[in-house]
Amino acid sequence: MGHDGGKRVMLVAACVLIDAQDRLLITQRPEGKPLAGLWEFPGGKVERHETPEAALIRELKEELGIAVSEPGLIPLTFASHAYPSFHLLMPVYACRRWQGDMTAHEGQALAWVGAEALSAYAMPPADEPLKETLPGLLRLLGESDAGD
Ligand SMILES: Nc1nc2c([nH]c(=O)n2[C@H]2C[C@H](O)[C@@H](COP(=O)(O)OP(=O)(O)OP(=O)(O)O)O2)c(=O)[nH]1
Repeated sequence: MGHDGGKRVMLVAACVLIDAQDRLLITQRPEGKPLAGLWEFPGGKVERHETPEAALIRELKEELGIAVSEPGLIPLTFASHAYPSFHLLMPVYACRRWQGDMTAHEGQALAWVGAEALSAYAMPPADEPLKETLPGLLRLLGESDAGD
């Protein structure tokens, strides 16, 4: 508990990996973890003295065996959600470039889905607002990419 009686803020970095067909990667949380079976964006907890970008680079390597570079991580949006025992603050990055073959290192299921199709997947409560906002945000990102 903080001095104001509020919840601990947990910082988690997540990434929307986007393929050449503009599909997004979601991964299914393995059995045994909290929120098991729900589909989420790859990422994980930011450790003490770690930047969100470094945490994401580390997690993407551990979970999926891919290498992403810091300049390839584009800040996109964030989630902020009160779970019963902590408050989740989750910066969400977009990334179109990575190296290495994508492999589910933790036995998690992977799915590539269009942004509009996210609503068909059961995701953690913190991700619910993203189902609404990501299609438009990714369209804007695509338009700005086309201009450079
Ligand atoms: N990666 C990720 N985590 C999410 C999303 N939505 C959401 O509520 N979360 C929550 C679930 C967990 O409480 C937390 C991430 O913690 P985690 O347990 O997956 O992270 P980790 O790999 O660092 O954990 P650990 O098993 O090493 O302790 O954030 C999401 O879209 N992606």
